[in-house]
Amino acid sequence: MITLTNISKVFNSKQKTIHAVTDINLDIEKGEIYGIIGYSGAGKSTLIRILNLLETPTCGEVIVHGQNLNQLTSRQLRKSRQQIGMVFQHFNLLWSRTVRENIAFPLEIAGCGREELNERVLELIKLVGLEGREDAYPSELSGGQKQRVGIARALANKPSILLCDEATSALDPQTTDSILDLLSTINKTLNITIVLITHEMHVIQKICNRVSVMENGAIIESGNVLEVFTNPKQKTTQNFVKQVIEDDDSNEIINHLIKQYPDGEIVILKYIKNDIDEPAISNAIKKFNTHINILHGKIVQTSNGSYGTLYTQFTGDDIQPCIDYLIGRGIKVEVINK
Ligand SMILES: Nc1ncnc2c1ncn2[C@@H]1O[C@H](COP(=O)(O)OP(=O)(O)OP(=O)(O)O)[C@@H](O)[C@H]1O
Repeated sequence: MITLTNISKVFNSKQKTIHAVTDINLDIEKGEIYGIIGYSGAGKSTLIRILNLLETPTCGEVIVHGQNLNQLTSRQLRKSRQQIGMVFQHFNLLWSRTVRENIAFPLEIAGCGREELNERVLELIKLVGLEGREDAYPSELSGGQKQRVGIARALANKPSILLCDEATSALDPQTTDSILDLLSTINKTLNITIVLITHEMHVIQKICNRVSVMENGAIIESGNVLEVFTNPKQKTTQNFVKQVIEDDDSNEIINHLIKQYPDGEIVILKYIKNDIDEPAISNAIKKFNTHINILHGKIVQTSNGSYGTLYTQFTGDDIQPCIDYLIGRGIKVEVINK
């Protein structure tokens, strides 16, 4: 539904030439939430602005719904942009207009009739949970509420694609989660494709189906979120993954657990995907004469499934058969040599 082919963007100034985006190829499917993550200066904003041609690429093609945006006239491009809504980090609201009037703005521009406009605005206010705040001005709203207005305004003309340019970066963690929940609901209930850029892996983990990692203007790694989380290949990707799950395989933790729990065995269990749906540990405890004591660990939920690591203490008579059973359930098991 969105295809980028050999997209590059070069900014030329008197002083220097900047290669902001270099030879990017990307396919984004209808109905998915696609995340693009990278550090500051990686080229994310430039890339997302190329998706609706707010930024013209130096070379390459942008195809949306089979339409090559580069070949459209200005009038055709304006029409085509109505199917692409955009949400910004700093909300970009009109400060002299109320919530209702901000949301109505794109409908007025599109020439929508008064009755239809009022109906649509009410619908959107309800969708983003701002009932009762219709007549407030942006200065009277919290950051999360401002972003709800931004989202409602972006959805006013019923787009099929929503672009989110660091939509949660100006918000605290709790508000970030509530906005991510809203985006996820919009994606599911309205079947809107969402493309977001971020520098926070938490955002990718929480709502994205697929992810690309950008560095120096290029995509260095892409894939299903669970695959990228469980097997990050590039150093930058590994650093992003550490934002949400600390590298637990440290000798320090293991040495501490060995000292504190001298009985039985210290066993590391690594879960990937659906294994978590089966109560493998409680089944193992029922089946074998073994106690499993969970000491430390973290399970991360992604939209493709869960994964994580548990540090445990095994005691009792049937430790090896119990371990074999867990391996048979698809869990990676490592027994720590004491
Ligand atoms: N209009 C412009 N003119 C010149 N250089 C630009 C322009 N826009 C972006 N750049 C440069 O292109 C590179 C990529 O910038 P971009 O804003 O796309 O990165 P980013 O990953 O979104 O970073 P950030 O998260 O800090 O916004 C940077 O070196 C930036 O200085």
